[in-house]
Amino acid sequence: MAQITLNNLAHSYLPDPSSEDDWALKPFDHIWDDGGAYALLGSSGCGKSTLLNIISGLLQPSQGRILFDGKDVTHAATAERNIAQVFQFPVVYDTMTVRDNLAFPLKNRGMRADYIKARVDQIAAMIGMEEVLSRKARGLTADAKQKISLGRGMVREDVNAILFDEPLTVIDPHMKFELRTQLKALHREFGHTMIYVTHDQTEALTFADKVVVMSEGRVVQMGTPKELFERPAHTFVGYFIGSPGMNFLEAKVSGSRAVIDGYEIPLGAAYSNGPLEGRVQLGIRPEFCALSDEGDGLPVQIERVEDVGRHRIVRARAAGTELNISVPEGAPVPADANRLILAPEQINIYADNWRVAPIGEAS
Ligand SMILES: Nc1ncnc2c1ncn2[C@@H]1O[C@H](COP(=O)(O)OP(=O)(O)OP(=O)(O)O)[C@@H](O)[C@H]1O
Repeated sequence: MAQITLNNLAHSYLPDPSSEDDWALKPFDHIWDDGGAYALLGSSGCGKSTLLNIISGLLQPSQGRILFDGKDVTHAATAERNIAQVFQFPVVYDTMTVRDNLAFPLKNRGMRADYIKARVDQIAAMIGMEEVLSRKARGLTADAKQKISLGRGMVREDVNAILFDEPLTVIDPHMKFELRTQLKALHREFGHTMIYVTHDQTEALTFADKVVVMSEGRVVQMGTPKELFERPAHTFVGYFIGSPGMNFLEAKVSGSRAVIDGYEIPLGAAYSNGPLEGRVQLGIRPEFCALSDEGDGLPVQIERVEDVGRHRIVRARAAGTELNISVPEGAPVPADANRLILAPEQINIYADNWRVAPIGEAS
């Protein structure tokens, strides 16, 4: 296992990049700690696979360096990097048995037969395939084949890191949860550095200790699931994490008060001595908005109420903006609610899309 350091790394698929948009991956620095479980999360085209391919050595970056435990591997071939990779679609040898598929990376490295047997048995138990070890891979379902790919990715103990590129795409929805849980358990047991690429927030938030959120070729935040939920560093993280995502309202902010459409909103912290500059928005998650039929909150019109199982989502409009309010199971939605109450401690403030830290916040 290794610590992976990305140093001023950037990539463009164009020979002569000129504008910012020409870069699939904009310059950034980053450290993946040895033994960490990371997810790389972002929508399609944000640069996740580009970054993963640079780490694995399938792609040479246009600029910057990549270090494994301090050693520069920027120009090292994939094989020299000692990395295991699991792709979106199963890569298995149909004519081999499940056991031989799982054993393949170990045999390749000349491991002893008794070690191989014990290790394959251990991995097979983790992925629930002990019963089919002597079957040929041909004829197995796509699910089962992908489980073999996952198992093979994890069979070697001596890899620097394991990279997963949307590994659950072909897995049946009901199996996804189980496999995610198994991956997490495998991480806890073996302690490999794992990087898991996905566009699915549930996968990212359940698998990873730290999630790296990317948008348009840029890393916009790296944090624990809790940090991403409570303090999104960028409006994109606010929208992207959560279901539905964070609400944003145009505001003027000065000190510890915001003004939206002429209405004063108390904030849980002070932001500046004078008014904040740029495009200022107040961000609040649907879970921290409440409706009232009295008082002096922001005027709101309810447009519809949707039942989403354990709670309801009220779709509403305030200050000319559509927003969502989450109402917990059993709580009433007042029939003539016309005020929106925002929990002051849960408000985040953004200037030109980036979160503004309140005065005195520990970084
Ligand atoms: N081989 C290539 N040649 C030119 N442009 C590419 C190439 N591969 C990716 N790109 C572009 O680079 C950008 C980042 O793509 P990348 O595949 O890294 O994103 P992604 O987040 O992995 O997306 P997805 O989830 O759809 O795989 C996109 O604009 C894409 O069109």
